[in-house]
Amino acid sequence: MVSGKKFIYAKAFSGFPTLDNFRLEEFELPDSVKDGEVLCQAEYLSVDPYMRPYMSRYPEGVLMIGQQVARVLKSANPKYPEGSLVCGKFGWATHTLVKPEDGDWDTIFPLPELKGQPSSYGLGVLGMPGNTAYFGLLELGNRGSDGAAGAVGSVVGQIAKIKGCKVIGFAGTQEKCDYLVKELGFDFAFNYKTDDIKESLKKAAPKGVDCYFDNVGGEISSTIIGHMNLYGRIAVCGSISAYNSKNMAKEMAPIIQPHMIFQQLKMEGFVVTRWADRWFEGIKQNLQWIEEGKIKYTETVTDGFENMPQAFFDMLNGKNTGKAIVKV
Ligand SMILES: NC(=O)C1=CN([C@@H]2O[C@H](COP(=O)(O)OP(=O)(O)OC[C@H]3O[C@@H](n4cnc5c(N)ncnc54)[C@H](OP(=O)(O)O)[C@@H]3O)[C@@H](O)[C@H]2O)C=CC1
Ligand SMILES: C/C=C/C(C)=O
Repeated sequence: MVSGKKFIYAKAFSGFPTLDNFRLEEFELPDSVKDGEVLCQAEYLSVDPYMRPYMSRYPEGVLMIGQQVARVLKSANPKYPEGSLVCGKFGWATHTLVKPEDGDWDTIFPLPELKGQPSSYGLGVLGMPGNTAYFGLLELGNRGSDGAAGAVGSVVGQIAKIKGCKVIGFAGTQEKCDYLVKELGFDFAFNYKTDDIKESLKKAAPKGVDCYFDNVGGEISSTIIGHMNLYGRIAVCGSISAYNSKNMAKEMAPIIQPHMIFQQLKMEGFVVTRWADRWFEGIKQNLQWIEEGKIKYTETVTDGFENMPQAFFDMLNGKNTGKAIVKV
């Protein structure tokens, strides 16, 4: 009997995740599939910041949530032929038996034609994070980014450059800042751990900031908001600075209301699934920009399914540049 492996959310997160939060289990795979079913084998799995706050919605004992690029091992469904690749919200599991329903593309869909780009990009620039950058930036009309060297921020900055903006990024190491400026073409990048944010903004944006793509929240965000121009726009994408807090709901950022009022700012939170009906438009456009050499992309790959928790910790600790993924 062939078996698969999965990570169970064994103990609720409290503070920064630890190995105690996870339990690795084996399970038996079916010998065959029934009508309409598909058995998939994970090739790449994603570790994302949202997993930390979203798991608080689930009880202990469930499968860890997440997306993967998987290969169809066995199929009794003509839409998913054996050997083809799919994108699936299958959680932290090596194998998944699924019966796709018509229209339920949220659970599984065939990996789009990526024209020779790595299939793992389906979890990054040609998937959810790429669409977050594309729709969040262009639909909410914002330019400028923190959390800049990650999966979302690195694409946000490059799309903003394509649209003719001056781009300032913030990231947690000098290497990442060098990467943003020298490789990706950002105009400025600052290390938020060592540089003074106010002074950095005075230098890079002496006339103020028009648009801000906020990936981290907290104090840095409040400082940037305090440097914004009249009618500035803020896309609130993520709040990773608070995700590992023991009580995220009680986290307080310095007061931003005076800036919001007197600079007449517009601030809007979003979740990328708002644009579910335009999902493939985002992928197609980002793919075209990659092919034209206008978007560059990198990944930080951890080898081995057993290392999923470590890859997750490393991503939360800023060890990744670009998209953090796990190769099975
Ligand atoms: N609204 C939406 O629909 C979506 C929102 N997001 C959000 O976008 C943000 C970025 O996600 P993604 O690009 O996938 O992840 P990244 O690839 O950017 O990985 C996370 C990065 O966050 C940085 N970080 C960690 N802790 C802190 C902290 N306390 N303060 C500042 N930066 C920190 C680290 O880089 P460093 O070295 O720079 O510290 C780390 O590499 C997250 O907040 C996420 O929740 C993502 C997808 C969809
Ligand atoms: C879909 C992802 C959402 C966040 C907040 O990361």
